[in-house]
Amino acid sequence: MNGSHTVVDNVQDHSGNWHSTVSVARLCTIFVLVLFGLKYVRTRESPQDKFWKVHPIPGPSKAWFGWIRATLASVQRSKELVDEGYQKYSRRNSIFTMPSFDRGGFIVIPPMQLKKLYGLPESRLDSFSSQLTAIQAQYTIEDLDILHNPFHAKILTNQLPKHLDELTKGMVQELTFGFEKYWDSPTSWKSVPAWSSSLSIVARSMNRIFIGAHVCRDEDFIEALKQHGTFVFASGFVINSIPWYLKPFVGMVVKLYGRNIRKKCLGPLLPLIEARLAKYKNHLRHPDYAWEAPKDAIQWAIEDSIHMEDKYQDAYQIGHRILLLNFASIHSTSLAVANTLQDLFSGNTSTGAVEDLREECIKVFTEYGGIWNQDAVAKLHLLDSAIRESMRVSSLSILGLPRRILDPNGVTIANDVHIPPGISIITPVEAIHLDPELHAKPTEYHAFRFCTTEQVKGKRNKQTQSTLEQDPIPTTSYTEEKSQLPSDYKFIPFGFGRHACPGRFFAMHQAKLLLAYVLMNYDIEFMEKRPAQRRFLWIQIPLDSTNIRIRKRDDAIWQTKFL
Ligand code: HEM
Repeated sequence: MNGSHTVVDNVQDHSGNWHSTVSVARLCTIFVLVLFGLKYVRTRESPQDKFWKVHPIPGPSKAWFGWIRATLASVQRSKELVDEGYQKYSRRNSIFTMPSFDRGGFIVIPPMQLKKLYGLPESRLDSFSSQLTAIQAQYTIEDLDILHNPFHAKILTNQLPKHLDELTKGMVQELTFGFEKYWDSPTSWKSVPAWSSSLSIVARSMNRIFIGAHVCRDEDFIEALKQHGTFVFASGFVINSIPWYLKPFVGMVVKLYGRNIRKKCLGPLLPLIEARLAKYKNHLRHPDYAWEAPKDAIQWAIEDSIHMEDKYQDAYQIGHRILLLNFASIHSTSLAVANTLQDLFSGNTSTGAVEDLREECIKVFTEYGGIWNQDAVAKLHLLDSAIRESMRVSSLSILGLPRRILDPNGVTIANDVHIPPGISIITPVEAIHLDPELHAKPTEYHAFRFCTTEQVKGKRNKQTQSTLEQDPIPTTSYTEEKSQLPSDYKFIPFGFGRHACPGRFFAMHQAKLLLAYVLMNYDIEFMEKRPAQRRFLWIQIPLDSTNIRIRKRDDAIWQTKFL
């Protein structure tokens, strides 16, 4: 019997005897498929089912069980399905349906209708419940009060921008130590994992601002933070994928596991937060008590909580809020960094962009006397563009910005299409980024695409969006309507409008510092081809096995003496 076609495999032990073993992976696959099938068993049709039937689905929609087959295909082939739907429907300003394995059906909104639809008030178009559903917050976060009252997120728009200048020194110090630890200073070529090393360095550097020095260097804490991110994403997927009647049982296991991970993350943090709470309260009671409040997210969260009910001054809850800031920030930022490195150093030789970038970093660094601050980082225009261009060409997400129609009367969009209440909508983020009518030569990485002609004057690489558009082979004609789409809707890795990512300036600041350090201190070997991404559902991330080869530069000028 050929084991590759059965659940039972024949394997040989060290003494040469054969045994039959059950392949765990196959059993799991069958189990998941059965559960999945049960999820779609319906006894009667809901009013929304009628809506889904009217609108086209890309992929094998006309074949038997088209919806279920497209749903299964969405696990590994969302990109192909969305690309097909975008070509056929979005480019004609029409909607299409995209099934997802875990969260059911979504209506994909074409770019020209984003502004009107996403601009609807919260009472008509809800974003909060879509976010809760995506991560199955009642199981993964548990304390929903934190999300209903997310005052920790205000730190990103209130205190952080005010203090970023002085806090940059600490971030720089931490990422310098991080590179010494995770990349070291090899004099000959050495392989380092592109993403996981970036993640550890970003986590250390960002937590210098969230929780201060010391704990941000605790290796177990950093590992626990990484696990927490994976736990929330993976649990959200599993719970969303199973039928409703299994959710309480699986949810219970997820809750227990989540408590365990939070304990690991918060273990070293809680004494710090408790001590800080005590000191701050003492300071409020006795204003002459000699104590200078540290500038970090713990302190800002405590200060914001102090005017609220007592339950918000709880060390565990404040720690949990810090954990959520980490959840929103470290994976996304490190993915942007790892992708930029791979996009910039792919394709046999440099287009001159790497040398231009290195020159820019050294020039600004020298101009500011070897001390990075907010102003200096803002002057890294070429680097800013190189990161944005990577976020465009290597989108983290195929589809994004899920919302649910709340308006009891539904919403009517262009071409008199009526979307009833309860239906979820989504944006084809990657297809917009790669649309030849919105970006010239969209599948190519051009580091300075987002620069002005002035910014690339005198540089080796002068390719900006406008010079790319002048090149002779336009793939499609620019329609009047599409060329008038505001740039906010052509480049959307951080979302747009009311819910645009509040951490985007901080993320770019951090990514620029990190990449400036790489460019000034290391050579990176060019890769013949851009390494492939791992695609799962709507997400595209670097493979764990993707390594880059690095070597310390002889003329590295950013060294610990500047710290
Ligand atoms: C390259 C890095 C990042 C990317 C690509 C990114 C992307 C996004 C996107 C697409 C959204 C959803 C917007 C929407 O639904 O309309 C979002 C929301 C959010 N992000 Fe980021 N983000 C990044 C870094 C950060 C950082 C560093 C922080 C915090 C320090 C952060 C905090 C948040 C928060 C709190 C929200 C929720 C906003 C809301 O619901 O109104 N993000 N981000």
